[in-house]
Amino acid sequence: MAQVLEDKDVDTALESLDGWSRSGTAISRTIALPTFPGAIALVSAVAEVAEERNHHPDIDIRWRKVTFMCSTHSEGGITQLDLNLARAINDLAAKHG
Ligand SMILES: C[C@H](O)[C@H](O)[C@H]1CNC2=NC(N)=NC(=O)C2=N1
Repeated sequence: MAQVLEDKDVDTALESLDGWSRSGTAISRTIALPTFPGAIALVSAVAEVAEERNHHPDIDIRWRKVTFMCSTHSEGGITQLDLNLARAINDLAAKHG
């Protein structure tokens, strides 16, 4: 199972994860889409990837702003699974932006 990462390793990884920052025991990013359906389309695309990986973000949807929060709940912190999911979310956001 993935281990909780050292703070310094998370900080290094965040340098190459555009828009993501530490939020307690998670990393998060808020993305603004052009429309509410566009926000839901991005959420749906992320849901597919999360389901494939069996690693799911917490998601807050407010009109066309979506906040993704990634943490490995079973480990109580940030693991490589979260960094990988954040990168996948950025790739999907680039397609949906
Ligand atoms: C039973 C299932 O494999 C687990 O509950 C998975 C599901 N998705 C998950 N997602 C996240 N972010 N953290 C987990 O610990 C986790 N565990």
